[in-house]
Amino acid sequence: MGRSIVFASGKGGTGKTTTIANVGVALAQFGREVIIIDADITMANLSLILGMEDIPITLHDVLSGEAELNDAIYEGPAGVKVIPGGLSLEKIKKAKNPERLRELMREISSLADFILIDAPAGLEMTSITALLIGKELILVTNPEISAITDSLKTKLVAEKLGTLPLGAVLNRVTSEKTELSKEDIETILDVPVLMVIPEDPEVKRASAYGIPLVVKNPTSPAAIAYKQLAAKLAGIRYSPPRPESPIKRVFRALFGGGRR
Ligand SMILES: Nc1ncnc2c1ncn2[C@@H]1O[C@H](COP(=O)(O)OP(=O)(O)OP(=O)(O)O)[C@@H](O)[C@H]1O
Repeated sequence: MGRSIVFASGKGGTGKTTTIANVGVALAQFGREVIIIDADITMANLSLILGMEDIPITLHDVLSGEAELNDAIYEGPAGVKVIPGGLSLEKIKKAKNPERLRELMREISSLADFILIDAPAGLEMTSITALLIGKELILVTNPEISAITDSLKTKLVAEKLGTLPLGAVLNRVTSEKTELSKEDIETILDVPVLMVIPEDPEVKRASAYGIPLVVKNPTSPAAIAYKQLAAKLAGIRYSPPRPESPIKRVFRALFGGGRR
């Protein structure tokens, strides 16, 4: 059975979807079978970041018996699989058999090593549903007090639901003095910081192209952090590539990418 990990944030716009997309692709690049469930359907950003179009059949269609699970699984970069969520607690309650969601999650868990769930921000019904379907939780937050406070609320709700908090990912970190330190954040949230992801202009550039950063620019600082987080989750060693020497760069400019 694969591990099911919910990525949640509390506050919106912390970079949760970008993180899950890149960590998912990095895990797939490390040879792991990955399914990402996009429970954050209001924005549908995940498919844009991964460059996927036309994914009309959702997990909800499978729940209501209108589609087979296989029809709702779409293939993305590096073989990562995506299931659009289309879930709401209301719809699940209306489904003939509410136990079916649990059964379906068991079925999905048997298909991959990692099931990563992109939870909508906040603590609305759809966010609670996402927290319910994962066994473990990663908080994606920014080093500012409002984001940390909202993450703490999400963590407390998740614990009440029986979802185990693994830790937090600190995203968009700069060296500004106004930012809370990693140590302060660990104390407030009472979980370890699993990874610090720097503010990186390449993140936006990659998503504008619809190509995950770990594919488009694997040596950029944020891409290296996504890969390190994926390696940590997979329990493998990953040594980031060393920056290219100026001499090598000149050779590459003169003779093209293949030259050493
Ligand atoms: N490390 C980073 N460096 C620079 N920009 C980033 C970084 N991470 C995310 N961003 C940018 O921040 C914005 C929000 O990211 P994203 O959509 O992943 O957030 P989210 O938490 O999933 O949002 P929502 O709450 O709407 O679901 C995007 O424009 C994204 O490109």
